[in-house]
Amino acid sequence: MRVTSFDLPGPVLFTPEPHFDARGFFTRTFDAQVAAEHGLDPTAFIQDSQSRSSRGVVRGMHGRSGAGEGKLVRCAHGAILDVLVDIRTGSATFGEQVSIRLDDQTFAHLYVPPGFLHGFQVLGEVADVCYRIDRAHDPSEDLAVRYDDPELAIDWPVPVGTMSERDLSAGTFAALQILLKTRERD
Ligand SMILES: Cc1cn([C@H]2C[C@H](O)[C@@H](COP(=O)(O)OP(=O)(O)O[C@H]3O[C@@H](C)C(=O)[C@@H](O)[C@H]3O)O2)c(=O)[nH]c1=O
Repeated sequence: MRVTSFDLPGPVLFTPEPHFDARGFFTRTFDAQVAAEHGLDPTAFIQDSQSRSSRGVVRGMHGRSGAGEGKLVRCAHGAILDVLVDIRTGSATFGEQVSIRLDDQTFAHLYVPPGFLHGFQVLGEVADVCYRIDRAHDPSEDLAVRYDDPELAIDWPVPVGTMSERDLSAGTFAALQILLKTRERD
């Protein structure tokens, strides 16, 4: 399992070594020991989820207030561009973003730490995205920023397809920053 970090501190990419043969392939998708060696608590991931989306679909940009949410993301089928934005209060890289392709060829698994916005776009016909999260889902802690926010200026590689009402009505990054500052003061 290859482990890669980014210029932006926090996220970690775990890339396994799949075994291909005449039947197809076998790959490990998660290794608790490797995760622990890189500072993650493998026992923390208490909920697994999967979504399926068609070409161009954007889901995001989603975050979580309070203690946030650590997340392991992989694309089990197809290909996506996965995007993270640092919203950790006081972070030297606040507002900076990382984009990385996740697909069913490299089987890479991305760790998204608490304090990040997360979203993705489907690059092929269909993509299945699997997540493991370290806190149970609680919609009252949802944070969201527009996928087309002018300040973030995320470069989505294909024409944007279907989106949820929630994502289409999300506020700006500027509005999120005001919210975070207000919560910090209170
Ligand atoms: C995320 C989530 C949603 N749901 C429900 C709520 C809703 O009825 C339905 C669809 O939810 P959403 O529209 O929020 O799904 P979606 O837009 O796919 O939300 C996901 O987007 C990506 C980018 C992430 O990072 C995830 O953490 C999550 O926020 O599923 C759960 O029951 N548990 C969950 O953990």
